[in-house]
Amino acid sequence: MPEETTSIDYVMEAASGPHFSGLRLDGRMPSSATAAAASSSADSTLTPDFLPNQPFVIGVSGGTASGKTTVCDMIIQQLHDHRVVLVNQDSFYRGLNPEELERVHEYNFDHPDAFDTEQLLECTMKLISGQGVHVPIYDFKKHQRSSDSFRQVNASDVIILEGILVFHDQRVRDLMNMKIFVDTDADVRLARRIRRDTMERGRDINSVLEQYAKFVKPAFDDFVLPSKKYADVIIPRGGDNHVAIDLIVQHIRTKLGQHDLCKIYPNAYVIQSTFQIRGMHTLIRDRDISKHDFVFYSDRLIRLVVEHGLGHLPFTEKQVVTPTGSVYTGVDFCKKLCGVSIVRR
Ligand SMILES: Nc1ncnc2c1ncn2[C@@H]1O[C@H](COP(=O)(O)OP(=O)(O)O)[C@@H](O)[C@H]1O
Ligand SMILES: O=c1ccn([C@@H]2O[C@H](COP(=O)(O)O)[C@@H](O)[C@H]2O)c(=O)[nH]1
Repeated sequence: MPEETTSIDYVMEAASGPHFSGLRLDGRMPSSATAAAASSSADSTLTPDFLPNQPFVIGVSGGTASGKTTVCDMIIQQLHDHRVVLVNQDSFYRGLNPEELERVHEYNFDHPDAFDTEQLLECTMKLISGQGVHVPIYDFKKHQRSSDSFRQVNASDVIILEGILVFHDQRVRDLMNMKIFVDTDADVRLARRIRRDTMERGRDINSVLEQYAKFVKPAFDDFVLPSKKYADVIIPRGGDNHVAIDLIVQHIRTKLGQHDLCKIYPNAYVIQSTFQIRGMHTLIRDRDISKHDFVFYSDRLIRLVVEHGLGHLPFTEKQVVTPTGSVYTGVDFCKKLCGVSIVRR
């Protein structure tokens, strides 16, 4: 494309790369590979086995504006009863120095070197080992990281790493238990990118088109698309593909062992978690909680269990007469029962 040309037709044409479609669930799971072992192989495409009591790590890659963040949000929403954290590769953009800032139009934000991959790796490994981390906050308008604030990310059951190049570095890839590639047509992505970057990232349409033709599209072809081969699951159409997202969530739930408990104990009922329940679990796990609050919130949680349990006991039909004289048909416990909660600390 000539330097000064910003014809949308040209860019749309340049954007039409190879297309793939169809959900692929390879199930490529080596029996003995672990994250550490796999990292020693030369060019591993294998996904390591998920070890119990470790967080389940999901990588979500795909071209710019393919819907990676949207897919992640949908997964997080469906896994509301688990602790899930999202780590964006964008947070690990290096931030430009004054010289680079002056010539920002020549900077390639789509090259792997634009990211501090060592820091992303270190953060992910800390999260996997159960430690909380400080994730940098990147400003797309200033091309800088915030110097005085960061995002606190706590240890979780599920860690999602999302970004255009999260499959590029083998060491990062090898930490993932599941790799998802969001596959959306290039023209759709470009249209979304124009809208997003002009509305949210302080760009004008010409600069978006120029950057797209000069850096984004070539880097997609050179780095992003070739990393698609590492994916275990490919989601065509991103967030519109509810079937694929439901299947992925089911798989994660199975891996997290939720179904196993019910398989071992067929009479077990798992109470549907809510933010209120998770909030109380968070309070009672906090080592700084007062004894009074620990007893108070534990008691509330146990009451929920007891009340839910009582709902599964045998009942018989019973009629009562209301104060207005009408007959109400309800139920009565078959036997005299009571639930007692005992809190020990
Ligand atoms: N299925 C969809 N339909 C319409 N707009 C979408 C859809 N998925 C994402 N978008 C929009 O496209 C833009 C990029 O989506 P996002 O999920 O942030 O992509 P990515 O994280 O891959 O850059 C956002 O403005 C988002 O609202
Ligand atoms: O300062 C910056 C940093 C990044 N970009 C562009 O962002 C996309 C990656 O973000 P997505 O949310 O996955 O689209 C990448 O293509 C960079 O070109 C930027 O323009 N400026």
